[in-house]
Amino acid sequence: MSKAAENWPPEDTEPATPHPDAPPSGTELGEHYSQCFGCGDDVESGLHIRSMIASDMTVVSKFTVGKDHQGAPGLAHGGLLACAFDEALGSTVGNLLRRPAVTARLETDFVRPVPVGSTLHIAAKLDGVSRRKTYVSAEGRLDAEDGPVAVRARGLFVTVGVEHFTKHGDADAISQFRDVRQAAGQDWDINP
Ligand SMILES: CCCCCCCC(=O)SCCNC(=O)CCNC(=O)[C@H](O)C(C)(C)COP(=O)(O)OP(=O)(O)OC[C@H]1O[C@@H](n2cnc3c(N)ncnc32)[C@H](O)[C@@H]1OP(=O)(O)O
Repeated sequence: MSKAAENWPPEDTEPATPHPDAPPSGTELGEHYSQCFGCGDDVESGLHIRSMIASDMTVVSKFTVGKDHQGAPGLAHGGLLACAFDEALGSTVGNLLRRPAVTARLETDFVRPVPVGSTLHIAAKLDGVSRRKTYVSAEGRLDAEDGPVAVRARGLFVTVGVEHFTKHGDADAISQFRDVRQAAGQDWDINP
């Protein structure tokens, strides 16, 4: 455990309570939005992260580092790894609590280099809730669920109303997103 992990969550929290309609363990989550840099299939150089519900408090994600994700030759860019963890943590909050939330704070510890071609196995868990704030943390292991830890991250996600996205984002794209999701019988307002 890193020193940075000592005061986490940084305030008194209540245990997170998974939403009654949260997907059950073993559910593959797929993309949440086709244009999402983290998980969208339509973003050629995106991260194409895939996540699965592991328990009512944890989500596991896989990210394979490609040539478009490099910093130094043959190694993943650190900021891009932070992006992967933002996605994995956000997916954990959104899918288990089923309410819209955005990243307010994201911390990353880079423990060992992550080569191109390797797969990070990211295990994320809900750590606690305080009013609109949800604390969540994750470890990413190299090439296997029990591989060496390469990256640790923790984040604060703040619950927002869906107007956060309609007001600040692309309202037309959100309408289209809503229509596609509703046609498929899926919620659209968890995390557009
Ligand atoms: C399935 C989907 C996966 C998606 C994964 C990707 C997720 C993302 O990347 S989201 C995009 C990146 N994030 C953003 O764009 C968010 C931009 N920021 C904002 O919109 C606002 O600052 C927002 C909504 C976070 C907070 O604003 P606001 O709603 O006015 O709430 P505010 O009162 O300031 O803060 C709420 C609480 O959070 C705390 N807080 C807010 N920001 C921070 C911060 N950076 N550090 C610590 N605490 C913070 C506040 O102190 C406050 O605490 P308390 O309740 O104890 O008073």
